[in-house]
Amino acid sequence: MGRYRVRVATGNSAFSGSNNQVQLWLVGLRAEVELGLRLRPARGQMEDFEVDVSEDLGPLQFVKLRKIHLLIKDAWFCNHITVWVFEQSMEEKEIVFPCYRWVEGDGIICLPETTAWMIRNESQGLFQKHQEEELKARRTLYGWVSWKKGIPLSVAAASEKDLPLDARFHEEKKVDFERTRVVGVTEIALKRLYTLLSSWNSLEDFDQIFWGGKSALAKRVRLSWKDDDFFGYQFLNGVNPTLLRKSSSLPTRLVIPPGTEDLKAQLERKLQEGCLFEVDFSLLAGIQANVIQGERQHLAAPLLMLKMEPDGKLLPMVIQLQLPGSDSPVPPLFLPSDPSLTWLLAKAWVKNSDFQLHELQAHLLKTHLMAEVFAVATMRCLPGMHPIFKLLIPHLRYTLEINTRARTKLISNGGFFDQAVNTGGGGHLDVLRRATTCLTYRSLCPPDDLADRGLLGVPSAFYAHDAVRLWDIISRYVQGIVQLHYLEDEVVRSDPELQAWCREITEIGLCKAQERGFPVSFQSRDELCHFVTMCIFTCTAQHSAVNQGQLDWYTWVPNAPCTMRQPPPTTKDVTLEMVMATMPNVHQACIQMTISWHLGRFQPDMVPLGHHKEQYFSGPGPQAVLNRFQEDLYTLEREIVARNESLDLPYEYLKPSRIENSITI
Ligand SMILES: CCCCCCCC[C@@H](/C=C/C=C\C/C=C\CCCC(=O)O)OO
Ligand SMILES: [Fe+2]
Repeated sequence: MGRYRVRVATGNSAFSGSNNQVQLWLVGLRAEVELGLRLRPARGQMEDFEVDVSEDLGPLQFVKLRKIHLLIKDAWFCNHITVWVFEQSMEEKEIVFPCYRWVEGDGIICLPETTAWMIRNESQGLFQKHQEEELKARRTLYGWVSWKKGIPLSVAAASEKDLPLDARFHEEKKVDFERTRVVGVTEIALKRLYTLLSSWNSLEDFDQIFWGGKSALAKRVRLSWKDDDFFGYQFLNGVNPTLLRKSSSLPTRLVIPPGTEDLKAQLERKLQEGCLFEVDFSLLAGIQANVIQGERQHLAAPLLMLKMEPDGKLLPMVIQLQLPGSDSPVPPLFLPSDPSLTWLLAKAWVKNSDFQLHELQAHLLKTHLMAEVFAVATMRCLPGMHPIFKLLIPHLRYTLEINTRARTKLISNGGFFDQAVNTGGGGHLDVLRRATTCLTYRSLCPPDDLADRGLLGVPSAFYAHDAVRLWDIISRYVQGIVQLHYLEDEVVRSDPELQAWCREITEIGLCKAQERGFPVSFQSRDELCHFVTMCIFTCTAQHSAVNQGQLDWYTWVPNAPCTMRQPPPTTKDVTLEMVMATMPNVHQACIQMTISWHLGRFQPDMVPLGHHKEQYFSGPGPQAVLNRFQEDLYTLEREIVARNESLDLPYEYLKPSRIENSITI
């Protein structure tokens, strides 16, 4: 018996309130009581009321709530319920029941109090029963589907409309996304009109559709894209810093034609000096090129060799556009000393190939689709009271919707890839399949990946430096939360939901990825922390590193052509007509610019890394861990700002304030 003060907190997004009435129960260890209230929750409001309860409820464990609709069903977004208990001779006690979900229909929803997972073993199985019922419902809502064979599984939803309400964009996000689509489509139409009667026979003609440049760096790209150091820089710190690796030997595919022995000597010297690097696009070899509006597009599978200069500049040394084969046993090598247009076209072929692997492998597969697997497995295996659910859920916001939209608008039949990209038309799916077969656990963990690629400690590798710093900061955050909940390794080993989550990701979502180093169980807190750190890094920092740069590096189309309309050159006499006949046409270029802007622009409702408002945990322990996380991020922010001040090209994509807390675009 005692007095209770109850606070009902409603979300702040549009339509979060409800005209329906809400009924509440308090459920204690010894009894439960219906509060006899009928409140209508209002958007952004916290509504308090007090009740005297005659029964002895015992320690509160759940709040139960139900929305009652007479005529119209009006979903309600409940943030949380907080209860203060005033009991005789005891000081006031605050108990929080997090929700952060839509309350639809008229079923009863059970909210466990925030520390429930810690006391679940002593509470007569009440929590166990709740967890089982919750997961049974979630497994119905969040199903797996194989969208295309050979790539990670996705959420079962034909379009975003089929997703559960809790996975949908909130109104503000939806309105902004749709508005941007309309702006983009309008811009393409206006540019088509504007260029109908104009020439398209010089590289400067791309200016006609480069309206104002969507960023300062995009304007710099337009001015400097032809420069070799600017070209090389992008493989270290551009929109795709994931392919560059330090050479340990001359690649076997690099057949040196007779008469170019001095080139071989230069390469070997750089190799010996430890400053030879390579980017190999062999993954594209043999991929079927797209046919766009009846016009066959073309693909290459380049190898690019670069040398790291003492001043940190990365300069291209040689480009081989095709793998040696029966029809071309010694493919021509293109050199910086070639005629300027020849060398420029060879570099353009490298950047077109980089566009394919960046968007399909680094961006779509290694961030978006990985995050989707984490999201579906989390919803299917971890109950809301589980500490790893609470840790991860803020980093999974909106990902299922943005990925579903990608499947219906970008990589679908007739989508962006089919309309304007030379791997479109089905080749893009083969690239995804090939990339999936070489998707290792190590490649998703920067300390391992960058070590394997020889990029640790390279002074001008700013992505590498910032990625390792962020990994360490996120790792400390994860360890802080894990150590509060798993007091020894045995607790990890004997957590059935956690072990099921791990297996669901590796064996189901990633289609038996244990062969690629992914775990099928966690034997220790360290193993758990490493994996969860990878999940959060992938959903935040890594996506930021490969998404934001689309706006800066892809809106000046010649710097990263989305398609190539003529075959790669096989001789050195390249004309401007050949270059313009190869580069994307006006329509394709307009589409690339618009999509790159749509996907790379700053999201107006973005939540910066570590600054989500939802409080799934409560108590001083988790809050102190989160506070330390935010302090570490702020320290890194200041470090990056200071470093960037001395750079001609600041590297901004891993500045914590620019990293979104989840993949939402
Ligand atoms: C610039 C090429 C992008 C290739 C795919 C990159 C990975 C996925 C991407 C997610 C996009 C999701 C939805 C975009 C949908 C439509 C865009 C606007 C066109 C339209 O709506 O018609 O990561 O950001
Ligand atoms: Fe993205």
